[in-house]
This record gives sequence, C-alpha cells and structure tokens, in this order.
Amino acid sequence: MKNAWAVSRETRKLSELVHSLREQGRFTLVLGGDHSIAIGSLTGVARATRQTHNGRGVSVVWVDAHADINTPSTSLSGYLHGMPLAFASGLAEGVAPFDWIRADHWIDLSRLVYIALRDVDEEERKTVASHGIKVFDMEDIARLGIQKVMELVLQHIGDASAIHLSFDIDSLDPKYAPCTGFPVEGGLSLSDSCYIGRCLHKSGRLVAMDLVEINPLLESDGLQQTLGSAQLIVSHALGFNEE
Ligand SMILES: NC(=[NH2+])NCCC[C@H](N)C(=O)O
Ligand SMILES: [Mn+2]
Repeated sequence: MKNAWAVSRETRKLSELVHSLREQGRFTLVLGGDHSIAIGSLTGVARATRQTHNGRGVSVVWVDAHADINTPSTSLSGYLHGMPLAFASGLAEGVAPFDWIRADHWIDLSRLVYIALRDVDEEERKTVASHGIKVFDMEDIARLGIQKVMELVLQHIGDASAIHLSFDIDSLDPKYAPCTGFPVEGGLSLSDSCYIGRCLHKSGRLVAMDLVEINPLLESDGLQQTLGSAQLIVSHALGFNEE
C-alpha cells in the first residue's frame, strides 16, 4: 500500500468530521484529491446514517471508470485510490493502519451501484460478481440511455435510504475532463454526467457527494475545462440547475 499511514490518518479525521456534519443533518461535499479520500467520507456518512435511519444504511452511487474495490492483497498497483470500497465495506477488514474502520463504519455492498465502469481489474470483476453488485457500464448507458439507467439505479436502491454520490471525474470522457491521473476513453458525456447529479438531487435523498481525481499538477492545457466540468456537475447535484 502506498502512503498508507498518511492516508489512514487523514481519512480517519475526515470520517469524524463528515460523521458530525451528517449527524447535524448537514450535506457534505468532499473535493479531491484522489479517490482514497472516499474512505473517510463513506465511513463517516455510513456510521451517521446507521445511527439516524433506524439502522438502515446509506446507498452509494459510484460514478467512475474504475471499480476501486481492490483489497491490499488483490491490488496490482498498491494505490489506495483503487481500494476505497474494499475498506469502506469491510472486504479489507482489520488491515493496519486502517484498523480504526469498524463494522459500524461499513457500507452495505447490496446498496452500492456503479455507473460508467470501463476499466475493471480481473479480481475486482470477481468481487463485483460474487457480491452481486449492480453495474451500469458504458454499454448499458449507450443501449438504454441515461434516463432509463437512472430510473433503474433508483429502483435498485429503493426509496428508504439516504444516498451518497461518489463521483470520479474520470467517469467522463477524457475530452471533457483531461486533467486526471487515470483517464479512460469512451466515457460519459458532460450532459449525461449532469443528469446523474440532477436526478439524484431530485430524489431528495442525497446527503453527501465526493468529486474526486482532478489533478491540477498534471498541468495539461485542459485544467480549466476539467474544473468547469466538475463545477457544472456539482451544481446540478446541489440543485442549482433545476429545470
Ligand atoms: N480512483 C481511481 N482513479 N482508481 C484507479 C484504480 C486503477 C486500478 N484498478 C488500481 O487498483 O490501481
Ligand atoms: Mn475512482
């Protein structure tokens, strides 16, 4: 695992912060930084939601080119941003220095839905299949259209739970968001991305959002464009662009 101690320390602090905001009924927007930051936001939201929703966990909509569900033993890269869902769900349990993550921090994988996947490791594929995690990949979006996909997403998670949206900017096609570490061709259009945000906002149950994987240090010409795309998606998810 790369930078494990620093990531563990910071995500633990973030988890506490997000937990207390959520307990006060406040919305949390977490801007990254790489996707390992979601270890903090997911565990904080999950713990607070468990306390406030009669034991019902939070549902997670994960919009990403990647599945980010490697454990430290399945990861080929050692990068923690490929592992946040394993830590936040208990698949990687009791692994130091992340052993502060306990069962009451865990999200429920049956309430996780992926959108826009297109670069998934072999071991991740097995995990997704064996846990029956719902996936809408780019082919599904092309075939069904984003409106139908979102209908099915909301149907899958049911109407009883709070929703956490974890949005990786690499879910977008690189032509809309080039400034990211692991771009993958054939991604979401900007308008479909905004629709995802708008639709979850309209559900009235969105309680937290991460917008991650913008890397300004890559200094490509596309930074302003990447930031512009991110800003637009956030504003739709927060309800500033309602029709
Ligand atoms: N959040 C991301 N950009 N994740 C990329 C992960 C890539 C690869 N699956 C890994 O485990 O290293
Ligand atoms: Mn990611």
